[in-house]
Amino acid sequence: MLTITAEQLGKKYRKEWIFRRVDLTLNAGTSYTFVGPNGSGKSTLLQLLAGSLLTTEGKLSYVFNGSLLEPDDWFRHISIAAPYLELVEELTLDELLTFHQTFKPFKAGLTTADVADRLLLTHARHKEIKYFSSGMKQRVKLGLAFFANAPIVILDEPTSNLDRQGAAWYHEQVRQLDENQLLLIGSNVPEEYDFCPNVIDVTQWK
Ligand SMILES: Nc1ncnc2c1ncn2[C@@H]1O[C@H](COP(=O)(O)OP(=O)(O)OP(=O)(O)O)[C@@H](O)[C@H]1O
Repeated sequence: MLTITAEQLGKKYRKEWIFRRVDLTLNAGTSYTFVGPNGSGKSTLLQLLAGSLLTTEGKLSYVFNGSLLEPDDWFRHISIAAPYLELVEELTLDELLTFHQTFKPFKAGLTTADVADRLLLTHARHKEIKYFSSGMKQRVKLGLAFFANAPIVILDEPTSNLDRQGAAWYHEQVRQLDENQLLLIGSNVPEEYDFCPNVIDVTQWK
């Protein structure tokens, strides 16, 4: 099981502190949602927790099955879907899934055809991503996170661009996450974290 611990974490851009003195213990097996108004720092905090942004102060650690992980290895344990992470538009869905699993394998037993099926996009396997609708692209982003073999799943604004059917699909995939996975969400939309037992307001750290 995996635990992420933040101690007195802070992030400053130029002279502006986005947050300071963040203390958190995030345990696998449950979900946490970071909420707050636009610009309050949800995406920044998720990127810090993922190790993809440098902290200004404080300490972050990952413990996996009792061992401290090296920061260089954190990314192997994480799959992320976020608005700022773009898909490779020139590839077909099949090509994208094949490419993606070379560095982020899917869960055991899942083929690219299975993933396309679970994305409800079997009919679009040979279509280039640039011709996908915004909702189809969002399902692909989420699917790459949901179906990757990674204990930590990070979703920033997960239901943006999804219609009602897409939002139902999202909820179904959340229900099917493994019981030992850790789900972190950044959101302003209560419907996308209505299942989440740990809702954390980032404005407390202003
Ligand atoms: N690279 C950067 N350089 C300077 N300021 C930045 C940078 N990235 C983010 N910020 C600032 O940090 C603050 C927090 O931004 P962030 O994107 O984390 O907020 P958010 O809560 O996710 O917002 P939203 O709900 O609009 O997605 C904002 O004031 C933003 O302008």
